Amino acid sequence: ALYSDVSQLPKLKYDFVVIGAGAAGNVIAARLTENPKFSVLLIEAGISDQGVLGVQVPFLAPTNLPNSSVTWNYTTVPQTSLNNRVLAYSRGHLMTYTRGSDDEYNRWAELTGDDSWAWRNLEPFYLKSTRLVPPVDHHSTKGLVDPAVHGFGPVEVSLPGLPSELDGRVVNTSKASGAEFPFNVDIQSGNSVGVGIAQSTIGGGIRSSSSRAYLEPNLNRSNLHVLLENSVTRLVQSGSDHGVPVFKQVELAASPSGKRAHPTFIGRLFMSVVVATRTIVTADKEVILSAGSIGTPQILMLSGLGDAAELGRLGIRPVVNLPDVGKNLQDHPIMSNYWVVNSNNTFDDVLRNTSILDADLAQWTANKTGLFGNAPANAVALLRIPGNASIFEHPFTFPLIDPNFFNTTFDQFAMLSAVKAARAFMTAPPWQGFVASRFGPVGSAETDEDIIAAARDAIVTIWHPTSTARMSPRHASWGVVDPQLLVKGVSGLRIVDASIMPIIPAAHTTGPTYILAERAAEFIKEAWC
Ligand SMILES: Cc1cc2nc3c(=O)[nH]c(=O)nc-3n(C[C@H](O)[C@H](O)[C@H](O)COP(=O)(O)OP(=O)(O)OC[C@H]3O[C@@H](n4cnc5c(N)ncnc54)[C@H](O)[C@@H]3O)c2cc1C
Repeated sequence: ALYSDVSQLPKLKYDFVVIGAGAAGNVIAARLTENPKFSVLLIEAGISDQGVLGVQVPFLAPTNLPNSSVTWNYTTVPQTSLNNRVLAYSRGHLMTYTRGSDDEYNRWAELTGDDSWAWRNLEPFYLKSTRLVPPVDHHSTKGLVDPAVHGFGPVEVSLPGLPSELDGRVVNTSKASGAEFPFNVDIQSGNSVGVGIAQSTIGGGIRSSSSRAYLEPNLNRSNLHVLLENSVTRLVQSGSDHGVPVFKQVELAASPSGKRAHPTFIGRLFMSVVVATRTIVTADKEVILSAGSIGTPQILMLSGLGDAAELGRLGIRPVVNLPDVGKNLQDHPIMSNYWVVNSNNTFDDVLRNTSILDADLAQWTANKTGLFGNAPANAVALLRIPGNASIFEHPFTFPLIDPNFFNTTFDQFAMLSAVKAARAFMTAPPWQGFVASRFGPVGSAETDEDIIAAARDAIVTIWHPTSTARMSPRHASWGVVDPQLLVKGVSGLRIVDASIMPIIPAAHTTGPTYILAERAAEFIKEAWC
């Protein structure tokens, strides 16, 4: 059942309390409640996605950015290597699906000293999280995807349902190039290097989010309660076990003041009553922190779990010194390269003409087909809502976010290589006559120095933060969680989200998050069965 007011919750004690209904939290809540003996409370700061068109219609996803009721309006600290620009740092997720490569998971296993994180041992979990479905227009995808590497999970993955005139050119350029841009029929196989047609978490023309795939079908389970619009403010130490602090209580509030006005009838008097400052919920077995790579370390630090010296400076009493909490943020920067093309078959019309947009939306509403059933690929407008807009009344104090983009020689070399590769790809024969010229400040940069200078003004985040509570071997002095994802130095607390990745995979991060959450759900179940 869904609740948005803590006073409506039937109880305040559950077997498991899961914090954050994102990619990982929804997997954990769904998998744990498969066992009718386990009761689960899932707490989410955000609102319900029911009826939010920008969440359901794949093409409209960018309308959620950068500031809306379904995202957190975070920004980074000024990026010294990007001309001190402050980048919008939204959180939420869209739909490009990639798993990452076998090498990267094998490095996780090496770094943590636990072979169960190796690619070959994760196969049951990636097969369990997603399944391949036909594109919404049911065109033949033969030779563009390998069904054999796909699984049987609840998240639907498909190829574009409205092939564009670019697709053939991309495939032909790749196939003709040989080793430079190798054609890879399916990058989900473990070998993720190469060029292929994108796969998206879209099924039947509707975005297949973790909420739609894992949560919605299970909301009628009597052992699953979901509390929305309530933020966890900290974890509360509930005791100690042989000197190890136990964290099985969670403090939450609906607003920064911790108070919420309820219109109430008392006799014949209608009045507004301010109730409960902050509420505590308790986990009998475990608290599972799935608040993501920004939220998770923030909650840990507010609970006294972090770098003791830093916590002291912030006026927080340290409980356990875990210097790695909130450090080591890894993310993927993105820089767009633009070309002028000899074609009118672009998104320009639909983005400019409301009657074409209305017709596309009507088509999507009627049968979920057409442009809107696809992930948008072209233009995104990033606009800033005034700082005093009502939407900003909710957030609690924001953490400082520093991805430190473009600050090493390697980062600059990698971006330079990517730009050169994109340019080489786009000068191949299939693009001749179609591409008229490069476009924009990045497009007109010629020398390495010019490209690097242009990049300082063009790089933004692709929103893949990871590793802020990274996993390490059980007895290692670095890291925040062990390979079973239990928080070091405390009891009763696990972290399951993108923050535990020891290194960021070269992939869109939701796929890897599903894999690690499926893996975690299994060992949590094993621990308590
Ligand atoms: C704009 C955008 C586009 C993206 N596009 C893609 C893409 O195309 N493909 C891809 O693979 N990945 C994409 N990602 C990345 C993807 O969203 C993340 O990798 C993935 O969601 C990580 O899962 P998670 O469970 O770690 O965290 P999240 O999914 O972020 O879940 C954390 C949840 O915890 C909640 N929360 C946080 N703090 C609190 C608190 N104090 N109290 C209660 N609840 C709290 C949050 O509201 C959120 O719902 C995108 C991300 C963004 C922001």
